[in-house]
Amino acid sequence: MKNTADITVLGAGSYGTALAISLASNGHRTLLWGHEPEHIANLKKDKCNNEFLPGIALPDLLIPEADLATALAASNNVLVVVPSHVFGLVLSQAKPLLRDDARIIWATKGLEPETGRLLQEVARDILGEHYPLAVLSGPTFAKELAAGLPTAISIAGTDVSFTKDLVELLHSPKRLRVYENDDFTGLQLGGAVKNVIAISAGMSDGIGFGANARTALITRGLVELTRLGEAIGAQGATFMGMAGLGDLVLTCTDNQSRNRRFGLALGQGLDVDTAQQEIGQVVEGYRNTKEVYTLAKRLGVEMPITEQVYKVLYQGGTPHEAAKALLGRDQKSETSDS
Ligand SMILES: NC(=O)C1=CN([C@@H]2O[C@H](COP(=O)(O)OP(=O)(O)OC[C@H]3O[C@@H](n4cnc5c(N)ncnc54)[C@H](OP(=O)(O)O)[C@@H]3O)[C@@H](O)[C@H]2O)C=CC1
Ligand SMILES: O=C(CO)COP(=O)(O)O
Repeated sequence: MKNTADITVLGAGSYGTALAISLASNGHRTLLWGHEPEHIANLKKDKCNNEFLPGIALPDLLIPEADLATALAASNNVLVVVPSHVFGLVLSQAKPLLRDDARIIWATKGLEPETGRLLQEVARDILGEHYPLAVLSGPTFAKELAAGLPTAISIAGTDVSFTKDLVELLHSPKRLRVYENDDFTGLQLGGAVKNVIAISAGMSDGIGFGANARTALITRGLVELTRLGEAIGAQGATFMGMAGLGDLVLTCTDNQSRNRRFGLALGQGLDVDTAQQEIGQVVEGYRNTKEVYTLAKRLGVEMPITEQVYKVLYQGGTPHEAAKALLGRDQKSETSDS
């Protein structure tokens, strides 16, 4: 079947729109599908996603589309950018409409709710073995990407020709540097765990702790992420790259991060529900914390920061109690396994 678009993006929130803007700015005809017809009508009318990215014009090559069948018929390249809790649902809706030559990539950061499965397992479970899969992960705030500010990101997948084509589509010598990576598992896990650590960094700053505490959380958060990653077969070195250290530094230190802002609100004394309402957009780390915590417990991997965030979010603990518990841990060697 012939492509009438170079790529179709599923999910018209902040990051789906930002990636679609970036792709269209590279000269690629890009369909952007969203599940709310009224929202898509507004994108067409305003030539701007006023709800999620106000003030940033949509390029002419970005075509908003409300019909999923039309969106999926237009291109064999499908980029999924919906929150992790609806990732499986959207793939299930897409499945009967996918072209036989479809290739699926996602920029969603998270694990499957309840099961804690990586999204590659969810995709394989729903779609079977036929379609090439890939993931995009790394430090990228939607607003900066959409504004054309310099950004670097990593990509990994099951099929080298697919990932190379994606690099060609996404890469821009002026704005976006895309690194190929062969650690599909590691890139997915990094994007989920950094959300949890960003909440902890936000809580620490919300309490009023300083740069020392924040940096310690980033550094020990990286250790936790690496430990869990190696336990599920990822490569430790991946976490020194964009999808590990890169995304941890970005989301733990800058208030554009919704996970960090959620943590800040908790540290300042807000309850979980009020803090979430204040953010008003997806806070992946809220669910991810439960999934990462459960996965770590199942595998017997020690993740003390994740455990404390879990206690605050799900067991009525307070950020002050979490800080006390982390500081009060037994003395240990920095490089020991646990
Ligand atoms: N924003 C960012 O800077 C970055 C985000 N990401 C990741 O991208 C993913 C999406 O996040 P982001 O775009 O920021 O989130 P937003 O909250 O900005 O947008 C989420 C979008 O998903 C839509 N949506 C919700 N449910 C469904 C559904 N069932 N079917 C189709 N669409 C649905 C929402 O629609 P509605 O408004 O109608 O609910 C909304 O348009 C997350 O996993 C996030 O971690 C990754 C890197 C950067
Ligand atoms: O993943 C992101 C940046 O890489 C976005 O972070 P938040 O979801 O915390 O806003």
